[in-house]
Amino acid sequence: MASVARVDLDGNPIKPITICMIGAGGFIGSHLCEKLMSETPHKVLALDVYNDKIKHLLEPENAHPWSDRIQFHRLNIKQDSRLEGLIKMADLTINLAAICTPADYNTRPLDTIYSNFIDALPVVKYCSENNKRLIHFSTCEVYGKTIGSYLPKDSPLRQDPAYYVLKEDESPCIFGSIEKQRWSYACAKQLIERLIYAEGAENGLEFTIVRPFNWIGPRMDFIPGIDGPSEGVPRVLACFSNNLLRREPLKLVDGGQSQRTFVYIRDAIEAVLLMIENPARANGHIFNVGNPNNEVTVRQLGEMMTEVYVKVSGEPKLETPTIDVSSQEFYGVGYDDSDKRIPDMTIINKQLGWNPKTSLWDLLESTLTYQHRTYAEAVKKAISQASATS
Ligand SMILES: NC(=O)c1ccc[n+]([C@@H]2O[C@H](COP(=O)([O-])OP(=O)(O)OC[C@H]3O[C@@H](n4cnc5c(N)ncnc54)[C@H](O)[C@@H]3O)[C@@H](O)[C@H]2O)c1
Ligand SMILES: O=c1ccn([C@@H]2O[C@H](COP(=O)(O)OP(=O)(O)O[C@H]3OC[C@@H](O)[C@H](O)[C@H]3O)[C@@H](O)[C@H]2O)c(=O)[nH]1
Repeated sequence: MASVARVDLDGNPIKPITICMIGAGGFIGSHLCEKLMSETPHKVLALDVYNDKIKHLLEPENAHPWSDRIQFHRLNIKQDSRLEGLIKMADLTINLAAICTPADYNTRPLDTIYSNFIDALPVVKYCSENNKRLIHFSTCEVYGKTIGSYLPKDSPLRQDPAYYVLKEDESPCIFGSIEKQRWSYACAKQLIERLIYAEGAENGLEFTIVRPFNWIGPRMDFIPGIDGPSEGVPRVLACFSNNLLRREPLKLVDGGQSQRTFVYIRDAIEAVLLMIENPARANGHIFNVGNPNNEVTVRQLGEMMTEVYVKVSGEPKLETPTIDVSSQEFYGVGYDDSDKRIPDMTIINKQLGWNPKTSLWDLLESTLTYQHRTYAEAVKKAISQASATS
């Protein structure tokens, strides 16, 4: 813990607080817990059904200086009477819990809607009734598709930022038809955002809504068959990592033409810490958190990851590094896609002075170094065991 007095953006000393973090055992939660433990004096009540990704912070044998500042509570917020008590014990609640992998949106739409809307309702209610501040994790997917995607393919307006840059207070939310169940997630997230906003307007709830734009880095999702189900389909970073580790071609859904901006998890966590410690600047706001400078098509992402993996693993590139696959084959019926995601950074810049720092090349190098170090041996073993039994 830092010994120098820590001050907020307005020069006021930061008082230690207790944070009830729901979904603390996930990708973002694990990085946020790490940051809070190593750089701040705050306490964390960490709630999740799993704790594998934060085990290193919890194990008493590591004799961490923070061992009395983090407490894990294994619970499912769908049905646990301890939830309200834990929210009451804290000054701030951060809700990260959600089903948030696209492979689930069209194949498990009910679970997706329940997880992202119904299960979040009691959290909002308890915060509002007990006058507790809430930071809720939404998504960039609430913007859906860009206005530009509906223009004719050859329209010069498609190049005009007014038709694609996503602004918190201006851009519309454009989803596909109901049978495109991909949008079940975005729609549930949009409704919970509207509910939180209404709680703020009608009942004075102090809230901040975060819209992450493809945060990536170590510990994201799982490698199928190693630390997750063999048939599971994680988000793209883990899918491509899995292909690289197994020396299989990367699968480009519908040719990999969709565009994304990727931000390094460590940069994004800095933004969340600023929100936590500057409530007067963050309350009542919705923040895009992404890196507009790191835009690529999914095909380009695959090419970059292939190149970086050759460097960090020392293994040669495959003759056919990528293959195209249809979205129907990869995700099943009802899949649809966001075409392009460029976050407008005006609001977060003005309120919190935050800017992302890490280039896509740098973040891929550190992330793939981690993937190789963590998984290469286990994947090799799994492959040789499978070939011995076949
Ligand atoms: N990673 C990103 O780029 C990204 C992008 C947009 C939005 N988000 C949002 O940020 C949040 C966190 O995302 P993540 O990438 O860390 O995902 P994650 O899946 O790694 O983490 C979510 C965690 O919530 C837990 N959880 C889910 N349901 C629960 C329940 N009923 N009770 C208790 N715990 C439960 C899970 O076990 C998991 O550990 C989600 O709300 C997600 O929608 C993330
Ligand atoms: O193996 C793969 C996996 C994914 N993809 C493509 O890669 C792109 C990115 O896919 P991801 O799995 O990372 O998920 P998306 O960016 O579509 O959505 C994510 O964004 C915001 C969050 O709310 C969620 O974490 C998730 O919905 C999509 O176009 C997808 O079709 C591939 O081409 N091949």
